Amino acid sequence: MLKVTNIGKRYGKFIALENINLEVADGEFLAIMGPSGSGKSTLINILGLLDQKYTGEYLLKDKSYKETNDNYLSKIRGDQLGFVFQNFKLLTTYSVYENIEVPLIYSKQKQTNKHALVEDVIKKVGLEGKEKNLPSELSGGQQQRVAIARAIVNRPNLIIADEPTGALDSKTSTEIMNIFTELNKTGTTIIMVTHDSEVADYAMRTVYIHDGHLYDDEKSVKK
Ligand SMILES: Nc1ncnc2c1ncn2[C@@H]1O[C@H](COP(=O)(O)OP(=O)(O)OP(=O)(O)O)[C@@H](O)[C@H]1O
Repeated sequence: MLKVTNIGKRYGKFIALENINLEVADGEFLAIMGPSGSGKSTLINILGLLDQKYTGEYLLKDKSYKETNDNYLSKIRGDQLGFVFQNFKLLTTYSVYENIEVPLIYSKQKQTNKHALVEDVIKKVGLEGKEKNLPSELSGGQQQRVAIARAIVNRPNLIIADEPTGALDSKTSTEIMNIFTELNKTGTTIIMVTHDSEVADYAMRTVYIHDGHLYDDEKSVKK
């Protein structure tokens, strides 16, 4: 799915990432753990094609998008990637249905039956009957289900989730992680940032970031 070779990122003199190497296979479910400020968001912004200002090489499906212009890049993001964030980032004046439909409206891909696609993902995340509700009328867990449905409606190659359970209680977190597990079982590649080792346990593999360096296991983290 993707290959990162010797990636570095600086903010002025501050080194946020150094010599990052990472490969993620098709169908993998990877967790990225690390303390606050360690570089997790910086890394997933690069993986999610939200940041092109880095050194080293990042290939997504064997292609580099380092020099790609913004318009084309947002099209690639819309077609290939799905994002899920801690604070849901839903459109507050749009209904559940409309929020989920948004990526289809912007996608240039042909969709013969947009309505069927939206209804299908609504079912997948268990939100039947809530189509007309506004996000403010839903619980946190339900709002995250909307965000997941929105992320998968375009059938992306890769889902990038940044602390998807960070704002949820533990029972709701379990429900959300079960949805991710189910999606992964049906072939979706997932990269998830989390602080929570119980949440990371749902992934097939966990890597650790500490002070901008990536480690394959917790014991090798240099402190
Ligand atoms: N735009 C920026 N300008 C300067 N420094 C930045 C910028 N963005 C991030 N940093 C610094 O880079 C480091 C890594 O930040 P990053 O947001 O990637 O951490 P994180 O691991 O995602 O943290 P958290 O878990 O708190 O979200 C931090 O020390 C942060 O202060």
